[in-house]
Amino acid sequence: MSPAVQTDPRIPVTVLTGFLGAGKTTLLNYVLNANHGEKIAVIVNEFGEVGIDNQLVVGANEEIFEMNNGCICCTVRSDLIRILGDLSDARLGKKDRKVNFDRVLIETTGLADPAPVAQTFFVDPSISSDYRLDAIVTVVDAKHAEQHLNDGHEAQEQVAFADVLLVNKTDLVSDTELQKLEQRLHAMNPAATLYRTQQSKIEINQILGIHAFNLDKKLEIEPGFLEEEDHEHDDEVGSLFFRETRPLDLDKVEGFINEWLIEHGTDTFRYKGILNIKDLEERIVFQGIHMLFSAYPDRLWREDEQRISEFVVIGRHLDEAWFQQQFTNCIA
Ligand SMILES: Nc1nc2c(ncn2[C@@H]2O[C@H](COP(=O)(O)OP(=O)(O)OP(=O)(O)O)[C@@H](O)[C@H]2O)c(=O)[nH]1
Repeated sequence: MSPAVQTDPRIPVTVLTGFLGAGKTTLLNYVLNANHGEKIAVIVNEFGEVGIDNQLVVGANEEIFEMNNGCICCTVRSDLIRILGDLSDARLGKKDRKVNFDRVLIETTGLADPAPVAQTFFVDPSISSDYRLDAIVTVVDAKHAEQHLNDGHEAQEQVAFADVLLVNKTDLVSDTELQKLEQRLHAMNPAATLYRTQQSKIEINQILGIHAFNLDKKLEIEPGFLEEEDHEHDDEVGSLFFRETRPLDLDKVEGFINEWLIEHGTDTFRYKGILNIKDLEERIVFQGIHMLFSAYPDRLWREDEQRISEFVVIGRHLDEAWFQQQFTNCIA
């Protein structure tokens, strides 16, 4: 882990998403009951419901905040900003009641598009100075995933945005079905780490404190996924992976990224990569969500590693030839 990551004083936030009934509340309860020694503030969003989830969430020591006025991804985003602001004020003792917590968990409704939630942590300065998005964790219902993925954009987007995919309810399907589903998920989002779970049981350190948005380590993308034979799913959402050993020209890369965001920003959900730029001793890491893009120099390239540029793009109707051409044009 890089020193910057270790010393980042901001409060880590985990966004829990997942298909309807996939096991999000089960996961939340499991996390709150687990023996991790942390105090967790929970923000629950239920679409148009009155606090049902609140009653299902156990853990008397936790602070639970509810947002029941609508979907977290649209009307309630300002509510989210307000709650996060109030929470950090209360943590600093600026409110009537002091609240102690080490991290925040946001459970979104099964219909929420996670992008606006994630973007909140980048766009709103008061939020991004106090909080850092640690990871988006998506719970997938192994039994109904095929149907959910075939039916709706939301389910596909939740997979596309995930840093961690929990394939839950594995007790309800055969091993063959599981493997087929995992292949499909992997083709849609090869950058996500995938775990099989029952009753959403998972090692806590595999979902909390994983720094998925820090890119402090080399991207763990398996290039082999491109060669996978099973392409029978014609999902709108898919992924592309690019790799280049020749150094790139910084100006050309900037031009490429500008074009990209103008031409394909709305269709690219998540992207992340590491670039080997000519005459730069540091790795350049970049990532983004739709149009929100950030790039910065990371650590120095080590003597013992190959300087290589690689990035993954996850999105809808991706034009592979266009990306490849643009990327190739960036070679110095
Ligand atoms: N068979 C089986 N059932 C499970 C598993 N995990 C959770 N469930 C059940 O699935 C149902 C839905 O779980 P929840 O945790 O409420 O799902 P959710 O994603 O919070 O649901 P919504 O908030 O309605 O979207 C509950 O009855 C759980 O007990 C599992 O691994 N296997």
